[in-house]
Amino acid sequence: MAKSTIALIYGTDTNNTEEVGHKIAKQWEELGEQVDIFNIKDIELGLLEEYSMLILGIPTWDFGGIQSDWEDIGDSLAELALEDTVIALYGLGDQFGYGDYFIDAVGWLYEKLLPTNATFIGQWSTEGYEFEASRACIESKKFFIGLAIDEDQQFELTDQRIEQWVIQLYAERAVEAA
Ligand SMILES: Cc1cc2nc3c(=O)[nH]c(=O)nc-3n(C[C@H](O)[C@H](O)[C@H](O)COP(=O)(O)O)c2cc1C
Repeated sequence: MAKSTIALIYGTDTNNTEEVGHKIAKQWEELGEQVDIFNIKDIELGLLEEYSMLILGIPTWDFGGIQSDWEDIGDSLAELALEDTVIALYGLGDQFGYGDYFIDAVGWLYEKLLPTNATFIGQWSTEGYEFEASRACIESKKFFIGLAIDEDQQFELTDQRIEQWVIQLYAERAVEAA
């Protein structure tokens, strides 16, 4: 079988980001595309350069803190050759418990990757979420830089959010490739 062009790479402390990653991959499969899934702690970073599209998942911990496996390699991300790569980010957080830091780590990951000049797709509306502040917000509070998933407070919305986001990614990637 041909190697996938999409890799989904996650970090996690209590597995939510992994489970959501598998759901995202399943949704891509329904659109006819295979996704390779990796835990960031198990791979050589150079692997990221082998795919034309990366879906990167990160949870936020401890009041805006970065999941530790991502934090360990954060400073190396800027050195990767990703200028021809399309990147979509997703984050796990708890908007009611940590509303001043909701999915902050997604914003951190975006900032770490910006120097690579990769193309980012998959911005997500903040409508339907209740939070005070997020490092992952762009255009004031209208959009997150990627998909926000809240398994603690809005787990019932997760599946439909994933479905809608993957369809959006599919369309946005086609535009980038054209
Ligand atoms: C002690 C603790 C601190 C947390 N801090 C944050 C935070 O600052 N911002 C946020 O959005 N979510 C925060 N969360 C929620 C987690 O990000 C959320 O439970 C997530 O689903 C965990 O993902 P994981 O299972 O992949 O590690 C925190 C949860 C706990 C228990």
